[in-house]
Amino acid sequence: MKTHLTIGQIDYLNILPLFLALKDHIPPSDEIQYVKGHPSLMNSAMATGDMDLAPASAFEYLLHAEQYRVLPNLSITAPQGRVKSVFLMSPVPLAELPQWIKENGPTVNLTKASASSAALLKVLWKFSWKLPEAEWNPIEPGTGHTLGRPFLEIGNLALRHWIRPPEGWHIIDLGQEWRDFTGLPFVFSVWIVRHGLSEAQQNLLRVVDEALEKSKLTYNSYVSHIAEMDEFHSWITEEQIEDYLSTLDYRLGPNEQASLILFADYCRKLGLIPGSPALRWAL
Ligand SMILES: C=C(O[C@@H]1C=C(C(=O)O)C=C[C@H]1O)C(=O)O
Repeated sequence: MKTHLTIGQIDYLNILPLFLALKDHIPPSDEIQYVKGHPSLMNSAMATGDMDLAPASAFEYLLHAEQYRVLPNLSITAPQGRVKSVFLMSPVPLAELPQWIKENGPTVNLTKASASSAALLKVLWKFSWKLPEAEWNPIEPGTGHTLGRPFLEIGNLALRHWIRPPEGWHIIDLGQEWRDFTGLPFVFSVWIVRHGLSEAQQNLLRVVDEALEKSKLTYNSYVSHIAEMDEFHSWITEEQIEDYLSTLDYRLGPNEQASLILFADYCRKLGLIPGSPALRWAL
């Protein structure tokens, strides 16, 4: 019977301050371990049961809901629409894509790091933009701009494009597009918990959840520390970090839940998930 809790940490700026605050409350120990990676790695480790808790892709919850529960008050959401780190990068403006596809073929490259944003792009493509059928092609993160075709990028790699827009590419913010389409904030990530934790793990989960609630109140105080980190100081300023984090929200209130359920319904219509699951809470 497992007595420790393995927590996944998406290694993107979008959640870093919350993890810095969390680790100040609960440093790594024999009981609590942290494992870093991109969202798809979280999703697969959660699906195989190697991980117990992670801010994974919201889509992963919708796909395998029977295996999971959700922490009730946490997400990664773009409340005002724009997210600044989830983009369809296109060689032409959206309005010219149908003609471009006719001339250049239907392949659209998708970063393998994503599940939610890949599904979101498919939903917008069909139901909002009503574009001709695409061929979705998974590629390594950070390679899309070398291939000359429309591509999805997420996380820090996409954020770099927002800070320094690459020449010859049009940036289509998928958080904004979902907001324009539905009037709701898109939920990229929810904190999913493996269903069937041992009693010892369930007790640890309560401690982690309390620490996360406290962390939500103080995460802003980590901005200057982040700006000085090796990983960031060469390409993003403290003001830009502050600005980026102010576009994100970690709540999972009624609007966010409504958005998630609506998204599930579109995913179901596209055949990406077998049915629309309920939100079942971990605590
Ligand atoms: C907001 C973002 O959302 C991320 C996108 C995810 C996905 O597409 O599956 C999962 C988790 C989020 O960290 C981002 O990439 O910056």
